Amino acid sequence: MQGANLVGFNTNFLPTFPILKTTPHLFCHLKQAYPTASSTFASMGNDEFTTTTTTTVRVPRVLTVAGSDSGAGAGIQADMKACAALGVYCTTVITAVTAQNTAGVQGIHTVPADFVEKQMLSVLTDIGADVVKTGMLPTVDIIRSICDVLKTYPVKALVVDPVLVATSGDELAGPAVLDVLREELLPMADLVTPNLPEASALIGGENVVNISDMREAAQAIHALGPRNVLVKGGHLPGTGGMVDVLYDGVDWHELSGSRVETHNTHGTGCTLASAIAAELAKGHPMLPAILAAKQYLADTLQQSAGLNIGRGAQGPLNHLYKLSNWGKTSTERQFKPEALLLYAVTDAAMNKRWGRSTADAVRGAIEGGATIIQIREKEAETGEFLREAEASLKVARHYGIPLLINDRIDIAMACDADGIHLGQSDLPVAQARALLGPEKIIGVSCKTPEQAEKAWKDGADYIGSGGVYPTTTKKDNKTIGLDGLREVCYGSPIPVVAIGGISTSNAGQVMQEPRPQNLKGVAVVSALFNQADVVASTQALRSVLARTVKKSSPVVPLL
Ligand SMILES: Nc1ncnc2c1ncn2[C@@H]1O[C@H](COP(=O)(O)OP(=O)(O)OP(=O)(O)O)[C@@H](O)[C@H]1O
Ligand SMILES: Cc1ncc(CO)c(N)n1
Ligand SMILES: [Mg+2]
Repeated sequence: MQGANLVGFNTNFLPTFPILKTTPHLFCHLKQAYPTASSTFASMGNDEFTTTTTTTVRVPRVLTVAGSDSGAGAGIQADMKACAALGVYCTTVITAVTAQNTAGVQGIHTVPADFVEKQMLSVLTDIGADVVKTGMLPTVDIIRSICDVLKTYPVKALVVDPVLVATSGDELAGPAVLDVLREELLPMADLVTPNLPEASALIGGENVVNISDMREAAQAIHALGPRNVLVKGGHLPGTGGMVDVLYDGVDWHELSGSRVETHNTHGTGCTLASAIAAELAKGHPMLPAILAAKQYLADTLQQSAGLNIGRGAQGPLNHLYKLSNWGKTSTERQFKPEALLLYAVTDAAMNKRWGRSTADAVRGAIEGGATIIQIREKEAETGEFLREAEASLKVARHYGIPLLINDRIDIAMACDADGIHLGQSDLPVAQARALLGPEKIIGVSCKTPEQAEKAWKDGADYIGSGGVYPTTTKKDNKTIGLDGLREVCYGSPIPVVAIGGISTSNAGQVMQEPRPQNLKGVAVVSALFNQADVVASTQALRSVLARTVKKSSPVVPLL
């Protein structure tokens, strides 16, 4: 290989790009810091854009010019979802309408070139765009129209994803397109992102089947005019890691990551290209933009692995996984039902009576064997509650014990607690989930099987059910007894923790056989915290549970 040498890079000397410091597994072999985008974008200066922005909040804008994928896994739909996930406004020009799903492409309806031009002008003369990303461009006339419009309305960057075939192998652009793509569009591009078959087609058909071929191809494609070439390695044979090769005309960068075991790879290329466009639209230089986009794609591939949409060979990604937890179970959300074994619920009045802070109470409970903590404050001012929660969370994080906040989602979000416990009259689970995202734990208090079923269907991770025995810590609390507890357990498959008047004298009774399979533990207040020694009181309860739960195995299958 002529040109710059490849320099190995290890995690101790990751370059100053903030994205690299947070993504150690995205190794790249860098010879020198990457020139800032300003030198790349200067030639694409776009003064009129700055004059069209009247809002004080600068919303990055990407215009995607691509085909519609009816299965919504690739094309325009993937571009919009990726941009939305990355906080970028994405406008759309449709070049073709494909009848497509996870099995392949069943039909293509091409949009006339003059109507592609009309769509572009509608967007660029009103909303504008920081970056244009092109995907499926099925005809020569469409490509020529795009080139003409961009000469009249230049943008800061042009990302060309040279879509020739779909993931399924179905052709999306004919051989005639190849020449005009090479000769007219690529010279305008700041970045072109061919996959292996597309790289091969762009260099005249030579095989591109390994990293050395990818470097050669990147250099040959760079000679066609694009300022940067990213040859994507998703189609690389073998089960090793994934490598993409970036060439900027001076240096090669091997951007590696681990292969995600998944069949949901439809639209990965479109998603990467639009994610890069989004990061460029935010003003990031090229290499950090690519690394940030690759990180987003790697996270999305991981979070989508369990998704089951369509019957074809390649399923779609869940681009907006932070808003929904499709295909994920609560255990994948870092919540382990076993954590409910001994659930310590703090009480400010009791801690005050015994002269201890909430954080000290939490430390004592954890050192005594509590497996999960809930900070419950019904009287404290918000500021005081937040300070107590933050101090308690620091203790819980030290021991790796999940800590939830009772009722107050503002406090839970402000201190980044592990989740929240909601009563029937608190914020509905669905809204809490939308605010907290799929990773946080959400528990709901239920007295009836109907409430349990609703909590489950709304996306709760566990149920707190009681009061099992009469309790003094919760006013006007209806006692449901052991029978009521079991009815709640049978109301849904999600894990249940029993609460209400539980102590060393009756915890064994609650957890004894036969017990519902999803009854995972007991939540305790006074028996832990209305005591002089929290460690000892917690240890006493933990040993009762150890005897009971260890001896017995779940014997009552769920309905
Ligand atoms: N299973 C996987 N695990 C991790 N990364 C992957 C995986 N599959 C693809 N990628 C990454 O996704 C990006 C797209 O790669 P790919 O070669 O699939 O593009 P593509 O064929 O254009 O995709 P599509 O045509 O479906 O949009 C690359 O950066 C590649 O490294
Ligand atoms: C419409 C469309 N664009 C791009 C791709 C790339 O996979 C696809 N499958 N469908
Ligand atoms: Mg592709």
